[in-house]
Amino acid sequence: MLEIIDLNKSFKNRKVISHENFSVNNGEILGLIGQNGAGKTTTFKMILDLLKPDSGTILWNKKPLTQKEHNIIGFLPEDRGLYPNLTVEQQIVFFAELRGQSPKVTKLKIQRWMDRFDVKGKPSDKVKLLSKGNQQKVQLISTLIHDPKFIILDEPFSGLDPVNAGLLKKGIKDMKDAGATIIYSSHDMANVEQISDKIIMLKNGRIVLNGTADDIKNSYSKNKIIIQSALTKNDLENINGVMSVKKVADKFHVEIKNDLIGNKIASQAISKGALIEFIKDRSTLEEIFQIKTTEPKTNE
Ligand SMILES: Nc1ncnc2c1ncn2[C@@H]1O[C@H](COP(=O)(O)OP(=O)(O)OP(=O)(O)O)[C@@H](O)[C@H]1O
Repeated sequence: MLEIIDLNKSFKNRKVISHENFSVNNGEILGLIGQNGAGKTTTFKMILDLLKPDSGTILWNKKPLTQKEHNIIGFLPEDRGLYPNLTVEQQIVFFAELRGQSPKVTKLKIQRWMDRFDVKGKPSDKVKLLSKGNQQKVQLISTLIHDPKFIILDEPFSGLDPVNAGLLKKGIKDMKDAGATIIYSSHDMANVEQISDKIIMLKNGRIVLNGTADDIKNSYSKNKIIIQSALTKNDLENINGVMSVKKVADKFHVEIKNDLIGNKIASQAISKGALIEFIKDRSTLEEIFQIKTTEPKTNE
């Protein structure tokens, strides 16, 4: 389990991480979102001990993560750094060895991993001959081939086409199923929503959203329901708290004052004998991200 407790970081008196608190359970996937400059990479670097926090605590299974334990980590940096003149095999062997896996073991695994991510190329090809997306997949393999228990991926989807993004999503889920704890950042809300157990949004170094996609979307419901029931337009309009009713096909789109009115409508429909469909029209994660991004800045 990863625990981030009251982390703070400034660069030259400019605060870039403020009172950051979150945790990720073993076997969970956490998606970190936030605009450019929100503090995602800085958070990763502090977890990896590449940057020292000004204050706060980072615990892995209740203990500080020391350099000695860094072999359990697989880290894909945002700035991809491959050696263009090495072959795919030399590259992967090199990175795996840095994490304590012997070349012999790595070599036995390479082809399987290349097939898994559908890398177009051979282990003997020089990295510079591969396309950008395939180079990215080689870097990903270099990050994962030692079977890390704790995986940090900084924008792993950037530069991947939808088919390869799908392979990566499957890869991430497989690693979770094998028990790994995974944190990654992304600007692609659809990907984030599909694979994250928890989502955190950073804004100017502060956490402004924290929860499952469902929790977050429920807390931003649009005060609108779509209902198909025994209630007539007139019935709905007469319920206190209903702002407007519009008929669309055989359903009503009802604007309500707040969530509680939705419950009231549902129970009236049930007492009238038929509630065929009841949908809360929720904001998408993308919409919530936009709302949060444009909200005025809060002070310390
Ligand atoms: N070494 C540094 N020195 C000074 N400022 C820095 C340094 N590293 C990061 N920053 C600043 O800290 C803030 C957070 O940057 P960070 O790279 O963590 O953002 P991010 O959320 O990862 O952004 P992106 O989505 O663009 O990768 C930014 O304002 C950035 O300019």
